[in-house]
Amino acid sequence: MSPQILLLGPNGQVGWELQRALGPLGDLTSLDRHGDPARGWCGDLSQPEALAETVRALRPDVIVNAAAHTAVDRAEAEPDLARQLNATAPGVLAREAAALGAWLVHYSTDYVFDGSGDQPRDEDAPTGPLNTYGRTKLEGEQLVRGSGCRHLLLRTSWVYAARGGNFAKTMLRLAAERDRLSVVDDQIGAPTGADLIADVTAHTLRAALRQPALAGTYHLAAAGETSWHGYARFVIARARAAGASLQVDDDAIDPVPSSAFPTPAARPRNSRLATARLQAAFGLVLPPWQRGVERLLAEILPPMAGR
Ligand SMILES: NC(=O)C1=CN([C@@H]2O[C@H](COP(=O)(O)OP(=O)(O)OC[C@H]3O[C@@H](n4cnc5c(N)ncnc54)[C@H](OP(=O)(O)O)[C@@H]3O)[C@@H](O)[C@H]2O)C=CC1
Ligand SMILES: Cc1cn([C@H]2C[C@H](O)[C@@H](COP(=O)(O)OP(=O)(O)O[C@H]3O[C@@H](C)C(=O)[C@@H](O)[C@H]3O)O2)c(=O)[nH]c1=O
Repeated sequence: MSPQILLLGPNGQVGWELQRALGPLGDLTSLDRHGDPARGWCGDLSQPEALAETVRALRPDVIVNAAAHTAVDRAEAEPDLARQLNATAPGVLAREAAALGAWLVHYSTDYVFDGSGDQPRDEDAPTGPLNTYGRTKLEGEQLVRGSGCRHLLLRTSWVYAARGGNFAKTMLRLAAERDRLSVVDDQIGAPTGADLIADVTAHTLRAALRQPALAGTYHLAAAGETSWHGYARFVIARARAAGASLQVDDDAIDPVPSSAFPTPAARPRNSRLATARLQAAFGLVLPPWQRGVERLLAEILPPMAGR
């Protein structure tokens, strides 16, 4: 029998791609924050007990949680909401999954680490979040693991997608409005496409449903590394080459240290995630980050005349 899958956060970057990728795996019910009032179903992570009742009513075999508080700077000003969405709600979903014997697929972040060093971190490396978002995401991880539910906890980084807000789209917007940009060059990580995350989620979930010993925490990021500055340069150079009308060219993006770009939330310098465990356990090859970003640009830039 095909599994019943409940997807939360279906309109976010990752959630949108999951609607596509999870389709062939089972019978998919997607609930956004408005839920389905006619059926009395709640999809709002700020109402964890109503969410729990919905899970008990639907009795899914798999819960996939793509909803979260992802506004990193805003989380500093609204820590209670961030904690409710990133920790309390995943904890409740995990508790309900454990009671049903269901799987929980949940996402976490490179921001659970303190950013020290210059080597990729594996799944067992010590955590040490620098900001509220990272602290609440880490608490969510701990609640998921502590619940005893069968889970796939996928830590990823620097997510972008054609749909939704992200750094690449911000750079394109700013490059059209200004003639110079300053971008930090001392935070290093790997931009990772929501489409890749969704496809890998479907693959790992399918394997884990057949082989429950695969449950656990995995790092899922595109291969290679860059700084936010390198990422911005790449996006703007490729966009210009594709005919986008931008004021800034890639030489007008000044590399600056984090100290020259103060933000309410501190960010880790080293966001590199070691992905060997995921690749080995599931027989996957994670492509270089540039490939997905090129695809994003092909999708979002207006076609050039004659192309
Ligand atoms: N974005 C990134 O760079 C990274 C993200 N991650 C993690 O990956 C996962 C997916 O992130 P991503 O797709 O980028 O996130 P998005 O910000 O694109 O989407 C988050 C989703 O959460 C939903 N949401 C917000 N508040 C609530 C609420 N109260 N109830 C229900 N839904 C709510 C939003 O709904 P609405 O559309 O209605 O606003 C949105 O659909 C998250 O766990 C995130 O922490 C990990 C590393 C990097
Ligand atoms: C807009 C802008 C940002 N920056 C810097 C600020 C920051 O250090 C870095 C990234 O900025 P953003 O605020 O766009 O990205 P940020 O919200 O920090 O992205 C993070 O989101 C959460 C959800 C995650 O889990 C992380 O993996 C990561 O993707 O770039 C510049 O240097 N110049 C600029 O013009």
